[in-house]
Amino acid sequence: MARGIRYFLSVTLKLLAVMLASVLMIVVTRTATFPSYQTSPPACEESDDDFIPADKERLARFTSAIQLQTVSYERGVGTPQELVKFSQFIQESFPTIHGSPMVRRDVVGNYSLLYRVEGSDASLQPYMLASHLDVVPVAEEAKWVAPPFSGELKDGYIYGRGTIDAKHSLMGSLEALQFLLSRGHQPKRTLYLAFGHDEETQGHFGAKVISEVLTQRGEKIKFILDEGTPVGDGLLPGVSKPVAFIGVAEKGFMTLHLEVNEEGGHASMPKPESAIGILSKAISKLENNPHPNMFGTGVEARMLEYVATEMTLPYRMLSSNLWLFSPLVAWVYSKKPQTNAMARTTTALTRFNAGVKDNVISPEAVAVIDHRIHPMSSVEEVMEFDLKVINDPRVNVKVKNSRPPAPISPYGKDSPTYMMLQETIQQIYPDALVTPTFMVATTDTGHYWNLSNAIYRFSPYVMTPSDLARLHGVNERISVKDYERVMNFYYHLIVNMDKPLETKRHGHEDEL
Ligand SMILES: CCCCCCCC/C=C\CCCCCCCC(=O)N[C@@H](CCSC)C(=O)O
Ligand SMILES: [Zn+2]
Ligand SMILES: [Zn+2]
Repeated sequence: MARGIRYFLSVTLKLLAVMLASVLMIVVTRTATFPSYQTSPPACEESDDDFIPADKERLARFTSAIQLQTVSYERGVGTPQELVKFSQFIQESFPTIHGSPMVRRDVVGNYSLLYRVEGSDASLQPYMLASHLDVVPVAEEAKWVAPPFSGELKDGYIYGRGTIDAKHSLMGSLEALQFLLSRGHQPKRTLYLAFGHDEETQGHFGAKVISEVLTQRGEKIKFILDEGTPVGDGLLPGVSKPVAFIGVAEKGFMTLHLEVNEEGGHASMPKPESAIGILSKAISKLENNPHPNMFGTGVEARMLEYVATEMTLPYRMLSSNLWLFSPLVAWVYSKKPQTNAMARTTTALTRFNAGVKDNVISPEAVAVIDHRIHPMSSVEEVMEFDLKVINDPRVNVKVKNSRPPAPISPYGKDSPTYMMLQETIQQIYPDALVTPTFMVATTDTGHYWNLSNAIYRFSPYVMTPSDLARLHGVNERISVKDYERVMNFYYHLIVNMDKPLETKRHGHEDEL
């Protein structure tokens, strides 16, 4: 009997050893032979004549754009007078665009701007560059090193609200268009510029109406590029080169209104539970029960695979073997807010209101939860999860607003528009790696899904980990060098969009 057990144990151990060796061999082989998704940058054809310098006039125009305080506060509550001024300023600053017979300008939804630049070949589907005119309000003004609406130049940086969200792309694309038109260039492919005026409050009166206008015109758009993820410097662990992140999708959102109504009364005779207490418990449950970690099920995994061959060894091994290490990477991602946001649906408590007086038991408590929904989840799934976690019928849960996660746009070598974008990025950042990702924030593109199936989000400036807090935060800024890159990126993009998408690149058929 003992012999039998010994035999069984030894066979089991041998089997385990063989299995371990096999797994190890697969890991090593995949690490060594994982395919590279990177392509070499296109040959540089650039001359001095083919470059938009960030000269005095262009910088002055950008500064003036920053000085206009086009703040969006709440849905439907913005700064109409500033928007009108911004619109007039754009008209005066880009006379070549506004005087061109090729350009049609429409004011949409009172303040948003839609430009159509007529291409010479009507058989080609138009494309669209999008951005927005509005900015978020300023908080903690005293902490700014330059006034937030000054556009002040300091140590090579332009400071101000909107410098990276997103007046850089609005002004940069206009500068590029003006540069091209002033040289007598007529695009082959019709180009739209779409600038919403309330992106920061979900674009209901701007981008939504732009989308309706284009739908009424029967437009189908070849590809759309909006503000988005930047070129990261040190954002991705294990990669020393800069990484250009192309947002091929974006998270959805759901804003929840939580309310508890209980009897109020004199603070000297409290019941065991108050409206405030009941709501606090519900919120505490939500914070303590995060939505499931979904890392590895979507674009975030491809993001790592696309740069795997360029990573230092331990990261390379993990990224080229996500079939095995996904749970480990998922756990690591959950440790930092910016990576956690890529791994799961997030839960942010953004408002909590209750109480009227120190000695009055509040009959009401309300809170707002801002969920950002992982691309592999859904509005319904998130709601079901929350209700299960709260598990308290006294908490009234209402959806204020929601948008499902965006459809995933085509990416990789089989997508001519993605590859065109990648090559344009490489013309500006020849040393950068390029990888798909999804945006954890939302953009106006949420209103454009019916217009195109190739929607990308990218902003051609460099961002370091310490810059992340500048977005919607204190000391938002862009370097002069990066603003110059922004203008030249759009310039190259407009030029590249006139080259045949299919034959020049990867031999794919591209109908229009
Ligand atoms: C390992 C991590 C790599 C990921 C790299 C990406 C780093 C992300 C850095 C920057 C993202 C830039 C996003 C800018 C666009 C912001 C858009 C915005 O503000 N949207 C608002 C819209 C309001 S309506 C709800 C938002 O709140 O989402
Ligand atoms: Zn923005
Ligand atoms: Zn923003």
